[in-house]
Amino acid sequence: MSIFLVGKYCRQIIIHNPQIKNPLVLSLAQSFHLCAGRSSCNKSTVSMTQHISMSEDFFFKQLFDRVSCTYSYLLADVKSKEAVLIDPVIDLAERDVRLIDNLGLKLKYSINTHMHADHITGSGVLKKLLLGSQSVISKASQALADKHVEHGDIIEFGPHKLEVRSTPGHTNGMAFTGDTLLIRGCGRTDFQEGDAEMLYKSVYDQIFSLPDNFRLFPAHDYNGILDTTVSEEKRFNPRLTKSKEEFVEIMKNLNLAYPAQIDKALPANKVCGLYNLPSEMEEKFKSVLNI
Ligand SMILES: N[C@@H](CCC(=O)N[C@@H](CSS)C(=O)NCC(=O)O)C(=O)O
Repeated sequence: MSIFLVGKYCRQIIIHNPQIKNPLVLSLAQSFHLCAGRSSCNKSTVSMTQHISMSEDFFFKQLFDRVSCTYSYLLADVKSKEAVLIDPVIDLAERDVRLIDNLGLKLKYSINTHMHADHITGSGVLKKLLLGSQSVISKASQALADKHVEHGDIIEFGPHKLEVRSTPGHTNGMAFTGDTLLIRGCGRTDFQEGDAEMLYKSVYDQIFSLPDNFRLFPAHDYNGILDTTVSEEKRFNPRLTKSKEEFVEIMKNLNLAYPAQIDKALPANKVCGLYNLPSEMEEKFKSVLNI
């Protein structure tokens, strides 16, 4: 699944989901202002938060989880204060609440680009901590959520609109690509609904069809890089610059380790991160989850 943001300044956000269920893409035609803090992941230095002012009424911040190397994205309408959070992580729910409160924002939706296999979503805990907010995921994921979206659906916050696009198999604009397209890589296709041929088609049809200067923001990076562009990935992605047949062979032979948290993450993520939680998470959030 993909989501485009179409606002009054012709912005777009696309949420795409290649490998598993649904990923994200956001496109804006504005200039960026970046303020980066630092933390570490896999011995590389990465920016912990990135603040991008796109326009007077659009707010964007990139957030990072050191454990799963997951990026979350906070988007808001500056005037109405309505906000959406893409791919929140349960371990960092309190950080996200503090940030949203501190900025005076009202969380409308926490959106999962897909049912993650490497961490538990923060959307269940966030809807308890920030009353009135709702969780969102694709219908195709078959996971519990307040709102299920399908290709062509629109998600609104203030005057901004997110258009959902389906990208099965694992956008100066911006796009949130989930795990479909990673920086110089892509989502694995060896479990869940993974399908290498479908992923290849999703990337070419839904992401490489965007303008070359679109900035792409993935759900993860394991090398300390924050973002990329359509042009860079078309030229330098070692998997996606190959033919479809070569790509399928590459994906068959990745031999990646099973994600460390998958057996805990998938049962919890099927139910919005509200139930089937590991005991330490139940203990941490028992008052808000009424356990
Ligand atoms: N070691 C990590 C899992 C790493 C991994 O499998 N990442 C996924 C996305 S999260 S399910 C992936 O698609 N990787 C593609 C790649 O080429 O690395 C852990 O134990 O969590």
